[in-house]
Amino acid sequence: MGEEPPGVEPVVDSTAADIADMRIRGAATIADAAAEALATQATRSDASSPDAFRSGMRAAARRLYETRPTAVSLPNALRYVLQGMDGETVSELRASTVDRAETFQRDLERAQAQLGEIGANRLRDGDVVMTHCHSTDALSCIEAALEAGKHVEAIVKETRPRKQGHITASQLREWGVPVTLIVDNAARRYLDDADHVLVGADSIAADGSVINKIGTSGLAVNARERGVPVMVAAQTIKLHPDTMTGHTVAIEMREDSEVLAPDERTEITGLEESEDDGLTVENPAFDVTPPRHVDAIVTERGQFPPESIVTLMRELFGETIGEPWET
Ligand SMILES: O=C(COP(=O)(O)O)[C@H](O)[C@H](O)COP(=O)(O)O
Repeated sequence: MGEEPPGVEPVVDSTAADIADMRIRGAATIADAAAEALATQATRSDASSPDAFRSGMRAAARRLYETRPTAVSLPNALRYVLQGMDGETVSELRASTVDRAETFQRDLERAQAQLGEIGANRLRDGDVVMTHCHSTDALSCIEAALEAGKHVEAIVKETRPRKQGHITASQLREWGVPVTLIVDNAARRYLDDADHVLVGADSIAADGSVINKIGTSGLAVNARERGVPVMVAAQTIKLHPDTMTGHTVAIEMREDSEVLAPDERTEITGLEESEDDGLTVENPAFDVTPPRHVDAIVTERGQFPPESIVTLMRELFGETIGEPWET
């Protein structure tokens, strides 16, 4: 754990470290944890003036913001909470911030349940769903289908290098869903047995591109070729406002040790880790699936063809200007 900036509570620093190291992971869960950390910052702040309180909140938001770059749910959460910070005194500011963070967390949970109901309508009794990574939004669709009495089976991609498919498989087994776990490279073969590809999203761009766990785009291309519809479950907190003005979404590059352990590296190169061994490992955590390979984006506001998602983005975000933690 690093040294927290002045005015930032240790719990913010530990949440930030947990997000960066993926002990807290997945776009919705990250947003929820960030809002919780801001609420704790507000509660525990010993600021003696409104200005000091505000500056502590901004520093806390910055610390959380700088952890992982791809899931827009994180800046969307931070912006939402900071914009609700209101009052003339420290205690008023504290109360409004905590209240706003709680509202955010409640809305997040409600949105996920609502999109689950909508996504479940796309699933018929007896359908087989292929999943990639672990997405709580995607799982919410399956949960709602099960609650509606439908029988659903799943083909779960392992999702190298971090194997988040295991988390998906574990959740589905807890719900009694029959699961076939496959390695990522087997996806095309098993698409013939699938009725849907169902994934989540870390960000959705204004042109309807879906940014999600690395491997999503290849899966979507194969699914299109096999005629299997691709459904993306994503609450509106995943819509990326900056993409309306031409910005692109940063793709996180993670440590090469997630792909290749030091002893495996030595085995390949015959050299010690510290030596320049001429071996480069690339580990992008996410990729971009173009809208033409996506059939539907399911949000709590209904399902959208990817090309029309920009209408919803304009409605929700209007003109966005700067970030509250940058002022
Ligand atoms: O790509 C991932 C997680 O990546 P990582 O494991 O690197 O965080 C998930 O599909 C999205 O975040 C959506 O998840 P959710 O629907 O839970 O928001």
